[in-house]
Amino acid sequence: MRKITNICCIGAGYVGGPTMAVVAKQCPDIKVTIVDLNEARIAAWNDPDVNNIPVYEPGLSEVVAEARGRNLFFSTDVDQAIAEAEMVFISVNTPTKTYGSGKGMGADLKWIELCARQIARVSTSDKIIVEKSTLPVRTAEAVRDILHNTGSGVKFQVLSNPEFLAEGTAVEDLLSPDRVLIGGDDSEEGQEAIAALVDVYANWIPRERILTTNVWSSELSKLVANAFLAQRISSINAISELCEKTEANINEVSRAIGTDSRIGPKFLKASVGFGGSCFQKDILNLVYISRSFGLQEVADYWEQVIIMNNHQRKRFALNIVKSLYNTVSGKKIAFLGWAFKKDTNDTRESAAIYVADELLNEQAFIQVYDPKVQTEQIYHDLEYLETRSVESNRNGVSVYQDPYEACDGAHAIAVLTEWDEFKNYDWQKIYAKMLKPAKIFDGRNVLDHKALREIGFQVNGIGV
Ligand SMILES: NC(=O)C1=CN([C@@H]2O[C@H](COP(=O)(O)OP(=O)(O)OC[C@H]3O[C@@H](n4cnc5c(N)ncnc54)[C@H](O)[C@@H]3O)[C@@H](O)[C@H]2O)C=CC1
Ligand SMILES: O=C(O)[C@H]1O[C@H](OP(=O)(O)OP(=O)(O)OC[C@H]2O[C@@H](n3ccc(=O)[nH]c3=O)[C@H](O)[C@@H]2O)[C@H](O)[C@@H](O)[C@@H]1O
Repeated sequence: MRKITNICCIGAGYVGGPTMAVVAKQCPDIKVTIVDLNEARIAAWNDPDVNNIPVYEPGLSEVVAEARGRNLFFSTDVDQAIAEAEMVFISVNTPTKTYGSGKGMGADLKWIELCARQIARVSTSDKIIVEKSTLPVRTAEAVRDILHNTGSGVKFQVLSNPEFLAEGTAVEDLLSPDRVLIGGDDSEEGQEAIAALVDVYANWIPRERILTTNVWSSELSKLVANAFLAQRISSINAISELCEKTEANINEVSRAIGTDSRIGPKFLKASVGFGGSCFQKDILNLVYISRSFGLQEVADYWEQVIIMNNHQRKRFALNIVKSLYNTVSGKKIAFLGWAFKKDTNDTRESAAIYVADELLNEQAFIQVYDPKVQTEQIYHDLEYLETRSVESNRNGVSVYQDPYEACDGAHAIAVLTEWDEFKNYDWQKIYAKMLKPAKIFDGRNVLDHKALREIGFQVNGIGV
């Protein structure tokens, strides 16, 4: 069996960067080169100050510091890295399509296809191609079709190896995953390719946690895993609304049902709605694929997870308006948190963006503080929605580097991300500087509501 000594990864994003940094750390004998077209991103990964790498993840800068320059390299020379590698991971973005057929639903595989064509063009030796990006079931077929028709005589094996890391815990998840999933062909060559990839992971992951399947099961399992996780959040969020009408408490309900070992305690935290680059995209993909096979009931079933999430975000925003006497026009609302979850600087699909959009429609002024998100990112997120002019977004939103300043003079505070530091603020000091009655809308149920009420705050949580 072929022992892999040279790996290339196309895409230096939130998945390619951390994943390959951990491979390099755990496999010092393998040269790992991560390539990207985005020069600024590669320059940031190569920044001599390792704290400036473009992805914030606890523990990641230490991993990069250990392996970078030893057997981990970041480069914009995509052709050369592909040509030299025995195994090429494709870890490029696969966003929801924004045009043409499948608009707003299906995955845009433009970048995947470009990668396949580039690999086909520059390869002069046989290679194993690994789909690391999340892809619709049967995408490997298209990749194969391009690679098998180059006429160059070079042989390719295509594997599916979806990534299950969660942002904020990426390094931990990569070092000790619940499982690694590898899908490949039944043929002898396919099985050899699977074995070569298993061998890479086996450097640090127990073999029994490395699952192998056919390519299609692997591709589909990734979408299904995300759909199941998101479905749990929408389920608990649906019940949170019912709790608010019945005086049941969602935290107590979560605990009560989560202790049933068949249900389990994880992913039962009610919130302002899930965000992140993948849950919505992957479920939309599942819905689109189901519909394209004429499976209406299957499609409708999963689509409801998204509908519920949109509803949760919207009702959080409208609840703020309602509580502020049906108008937030000209009122200051402080946002604590903009990232889609704690311990990441990623804001893609963050609930904060949609809540802000809704409140800006109501002519509120929003004062944002997030410990890791950059100011321009916040404006960019709002501009991406194209709801109003760039100028109106900038007039309506101010970004602060200090949480106390963000809350100064506010009518209300909305907690959009569950950053731990929020729990330890001097809430008495914040209260003193707010307009009264001072209101808090805790979209993550992270604050001590009893203590806040004792200070004088009017507190609204989710489902409590
Ligand atoms: N973000 C996450 O936590 C997870 C993401 N995924 C999946 O992994 C894939 C990548 O996601 P992210 O890393 O978050 O995306 P990202 O957008 O952070 O990174 C993708 C990178 O690929 C680069 N790229 C695109 N086309 C290229 C080309 N032809 N040549 C060289 N570079 C190219 C882009 O410039 C970008 O830097 C997606 O399919 C996503 O669904 C899977 C698990 C977790
Ligand atoms: O494919 C992906 O991109 C990844 O998507 C999720 O990871 P991620 O989106 O990074 O983070 P999660 O921890 O899953 O959180 C997603 C969203 O759900 C919210 N959430 C999570 C859990 C919960 O109980 N309640 C809740 O509202 C979070 O705040 C966040 O907005 C999955 O957990 C990963 O396994 C998967 O690899």
